[in-house]
Amino acid sequence: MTSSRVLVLNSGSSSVKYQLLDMSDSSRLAAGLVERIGEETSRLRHTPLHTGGESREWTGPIADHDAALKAVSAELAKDCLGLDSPELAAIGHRVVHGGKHFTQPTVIDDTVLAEIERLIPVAPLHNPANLTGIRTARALRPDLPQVAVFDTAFHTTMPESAARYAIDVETADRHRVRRYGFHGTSHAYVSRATAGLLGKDPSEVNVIVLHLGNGASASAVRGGRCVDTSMGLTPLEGLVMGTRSGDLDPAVIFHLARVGGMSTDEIDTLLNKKSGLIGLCGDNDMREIRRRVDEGDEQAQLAFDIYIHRLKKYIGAYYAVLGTVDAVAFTAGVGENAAAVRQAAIAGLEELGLAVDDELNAVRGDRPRLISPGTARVAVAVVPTDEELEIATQTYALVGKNVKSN
Ligand SMILES: Nc1ncnc2c1ncn2[C@@H]1O[C@H](COP(=O)(O)OP(=O)(O)O)[C@@H](O)[C@H]1O
Ligand SMILES: CC(=O)OP(=O)(O)O
Ligand SMILES: [Mg+2]
Repeated sequence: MTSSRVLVLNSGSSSVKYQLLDMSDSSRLAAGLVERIGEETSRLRHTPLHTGGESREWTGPIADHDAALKAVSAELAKDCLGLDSPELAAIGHRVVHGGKHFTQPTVIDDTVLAEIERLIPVAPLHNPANLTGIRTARALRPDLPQVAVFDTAFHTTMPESAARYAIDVETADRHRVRRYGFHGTSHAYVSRATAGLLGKDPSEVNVIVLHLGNGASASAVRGGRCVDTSMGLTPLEGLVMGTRSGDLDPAVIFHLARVGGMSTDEIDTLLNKKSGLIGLCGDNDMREIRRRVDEGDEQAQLAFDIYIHRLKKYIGAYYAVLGTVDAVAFTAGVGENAAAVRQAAIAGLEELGLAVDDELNAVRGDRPRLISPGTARVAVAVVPTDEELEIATQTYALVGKNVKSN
């Protein structure tokens, strides 16, 4: 029996996304999502892709990530793809914060688990969910290798000049305060795919990647290596996001504490969960914001303008960091789907060799594609990300050699 299947788990704060892939041909056998974990109306959607079957949906209370994973396991079993399958070679986990230590995908043992746990204070929304996913998967299949693929790993190549904050070095080192960056699996995949779209090797191109999902981050990638990224110690820094503020004057925090009488936890919740687009206009879904903008809603328009202003600043900053740029790549939910965001972010940057062709920008699809006019000096591209495929590839590369001939 050849074991070539990898289950990928991407556990978020209130959701689990998963995919089962067959790495002999990188095909997808099943994919799904559990949302609103911990609420009365949790929702599971499962799609059996190997048979081309219909998606199945289920709504009801799913108390925690442990219960979510057990529900996923039951759905997979209905398609004869259960976790007990001898064809399963490994389980790959997205782990958001790996600190400075983890620069590569890593087989999880107790020491690795303890280190991921130690990093909870700097990824409070993400690492606890990742840990539960790992523990439940281990309990279900203790014999299988479980691999952690870290969001931070791709960014460990950042030079100290980009990774350090300008604060007292001793204090920073004592508390491991530095810029780590996140969404690295996506930035790695998309920068490589962008080079492919240009018919070049990643080592030959400089790319600015704009990962615009619910969380959002930009990166500057020189010759396949990250040299700067917009998220920092935690996934709060940088771009305006769905519910996170991104950059602000750190003194805003002292002000809210001293003058506003808010506690540290209240300010944390404000900046991580009640800010960004939702704080500015009450909606965090870009589709809804565009609909309101089209109806002339001024609050939605201002939220959109602030989002674009910040994005444009990062494009300019990373252009300067890189010196020469071959491509700007848009990815993730907003980057792949919101033509209006792409158009507005690039508008007015003609002097930098950047432009968007409106007709190309309006084309929809799930393949990497150029949206800049043929005459443009710098390519502008839409490059769908595939974090799950990248996690599966890295997981299988690490464990596959040991299991291919079981
Ligand atoms: N057709 C669309 N037009 C505009 N925005 C979209 C569209 N589809 C999805 N989005 C945006 O993508 C976001 C989710 O992106 P995604 O990359 O899936 O995020 P995450 O992985 O962080 O949950 C949604 O909040 C929504 O704003
Ligand atoms: C790190 C991060 O922000 O992840 P997500 O976009 O999945 O919330
Ligand atoms: Mg995402």
